[in-house]
Order: sequence, then C-alpha cells, then structure tokens
Amino acid sequence: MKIAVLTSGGDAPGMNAAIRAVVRSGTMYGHEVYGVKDGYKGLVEDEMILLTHQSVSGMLSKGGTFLGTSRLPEFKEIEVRQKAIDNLKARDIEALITIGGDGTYRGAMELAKMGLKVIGLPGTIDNDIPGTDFTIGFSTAVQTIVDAIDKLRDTSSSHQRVSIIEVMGRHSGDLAVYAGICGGAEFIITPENPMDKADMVAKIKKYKGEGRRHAIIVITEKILDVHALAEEITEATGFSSRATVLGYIQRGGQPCPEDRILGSRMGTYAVELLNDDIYGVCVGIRDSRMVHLPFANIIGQKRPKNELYSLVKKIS
Ligand SMILES: Nc1ncnc2c1ncn2[C@@H]1O[C@H](COP(=O)(O)OP(=O)(O)O)[C@@H](O)[C@H]1O
Ligand SMILES: O=P(O)(O)OC[C@H]1O[C@](O)(COP(=O)(O)O)[C@@H](O)[C@@H]1O
Ligand SMILES: [Mg+2]
Repeated sequence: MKIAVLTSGGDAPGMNAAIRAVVRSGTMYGHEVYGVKDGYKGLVEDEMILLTHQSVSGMLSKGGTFLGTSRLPEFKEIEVRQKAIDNLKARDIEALITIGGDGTYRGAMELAKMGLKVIGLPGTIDNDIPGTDFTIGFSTAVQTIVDAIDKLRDTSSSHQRVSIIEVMGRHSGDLAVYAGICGGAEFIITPENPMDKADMVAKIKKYKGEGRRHAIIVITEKILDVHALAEEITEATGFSSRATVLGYIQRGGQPCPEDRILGSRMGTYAVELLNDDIYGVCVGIRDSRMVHLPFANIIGQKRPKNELYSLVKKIS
C-alpha cells in the first residue's frame, strides 16, 4: 500500500520519531511511505516525497519536524480538501497518517468522511487531546519548563522576588500543572484552576512576613497580562515580583526519551492498524497501552480534569 505521512499545527518534539517509525515499520511491512511537506499545505500543493529507511536516519534525536508544518485555515473548505484528495489519488496513495493536535484531527476527520483511509496521531505540546493520557511532545516541553523554573528560582531567591512564569497550553493547563509541581510552584493558575487573587495576595504577604526568599507562580497563557499581575503583586504585598513569558522555547529542543518512545510506538501502531484494515481512528496511550478510537468520539470532547490538580493544593 502507498501511505502518506504529515505533521500539522504547532510542531512538537517527538514528531520526527513518529515519522521515522511510520517509515521504518511501513517499509518493513512492504508499504511505500511518502512524506508530505508542511502539513495540509503540502497535500493541497502536491509536495510529497518518497521516504526510505535512509531518509529518516538520525531523526530520532531531532526536535521540530523535518517534514515541516503549517496552519492552513482554508483546509476547512471542501474544495481545498478535494484538491488534496485528488493529489493523493493521482499518486495512488490510499492512506494518510496525520501527526498533530486537535485542529489536525478535525481536518483528518473531514478527509476520512471524503473516503480517505486516515489515522491520526496526537502530536502537540499542549496535552489537550481526549482519548490519550499523553501527546507526543508534552513530556519534553514539561522538561524545558521545569529547567526554566529551576533557573528562575535561583535569581528570584537571590533578589527575594516572586517569579511569575507564563507557559503555553492554549486552553489546557496540563503544561502548567505538571511543570509547576516539578518546579515546586506555590501557585498554579490554569483555565481549569482559576486564580483566587485575594487568597494569593494574602498568602504572598504571609510568605514575606515569614522571611521567605521567593515564591513561584506558574500560569497558563491567555489568562491575563502577567506583567500587570507582577506590578499588582509588588504593590499589594511589598514582595517584589517579576514575570517571564517562556514562549516558543517550549516547543523546541531534542525530544526526551518518553517522547521518542511514544512517537516510535504510535507511528508503528498506526501502520499496524492500516495492515489490519482499520482507519478513521486516532491513536492514544491509555494506562501504558496503545489504543485507537474513532475521530468522532474524540473531536469536541473535553479531557477530564487531571487528578494532579488536587495534588497541587496539598503540597504547595
Ligand atoms: N474544522 C477543520 N476542518 C478542516 N481542517 C481543519 C479544521 N480545523 C483545523 N484544521 C486544519 O488543521 C490545521 C492545524 O490545526 P491547529 O489547530 O492550527 O493545530 P493543531 O492541530 O496543532 O491543534 C489547521 O491549520 C487547518 O489546516
Ligand atoms: O505557533 P502559533 O501559531 O503562534 O501558536 C501558538 C500555540 O501553539 C501551541 O504551542 C501548540 O498548539 P497546537 O498544538 O494546537 O498547535 C500552543 O501552546 C500555543 O497556544
Ligand atoms: Mg491544538
């Protein structure tokens, strides 16, 4: 069978491991694997290349995605998707493996409805996809954030400051919660765990009175202006405060072992699903096992609130 693979949406460390696994296991099972450049854009513009065992050599340890990625809002239009399907048909490519986040899943489901054999793999640092305990890229991003918190604690403590650290996650607080716990944050503010400003100010005043040298606040992006919050805290508590927006550094870097393993497992599992004539599904990891679920069961669903949210309150 001819199989195409693409990465779409925000890049995530471990995407290359997943592509590599699709190529290596695909060729092992006798398939031909084509890499699509820059996500859905490459499908529409017919930018695809045959990938061999050799083409993915050395890719396991590389961050980002060597195929490139993009956001293509026009892919919501049926005429644009039809062009993608026609390009695949002209090359006799029967199946497509997409690696991306929730938006990529939506595009994949639409393609599946149009008759293409599609499998979705969860690749995003946000860990915001239902049906899987973890997404490819999340663990590496957590590691990067923890490293930043550790460094910010050094300078906070030296200057006796409250350090506010804004992390990514879009509408999901998982990055903030996991990294905040690892970094010993006093406060973790996320869409699922809103800020109680009066309580926070009272506690920071108390910490100041106790002579504490620092406090760490980790907050998900898009909730508020962190620099304004730093000024408010300084004024209201007398505990000098500074904010740092971590930004795109969270998306880059060498994938950690967990993401290399997750990408390798998911890429191989996707090919094996196609071998078994299973498609129209997305892959997940649940209780350490590979699973698959129809796109329709995942898209638009909410992830249950992570149980680690209650841990934060007990140990901070
Ligand atoms: N409803 C949709 N129908 C078709 N394609 C979509 C839809 N939503 C998103 N996409 C495609 O998926 C791409 C990636 O989605 P995006 O939300 O940007 O990133 P991610 O997949 O990482 O969440 C979009 O740029 C668009 O091309
Ligand atoms: O790269 P852009 O377009 O600025 O998008 C930023 C967004 O991408 C992410 O890094 C990853 O999100 P996606 O996986 O949904 O693309 C979010 O955490 C962040 O909000
Ligand atoms: Mg997303």
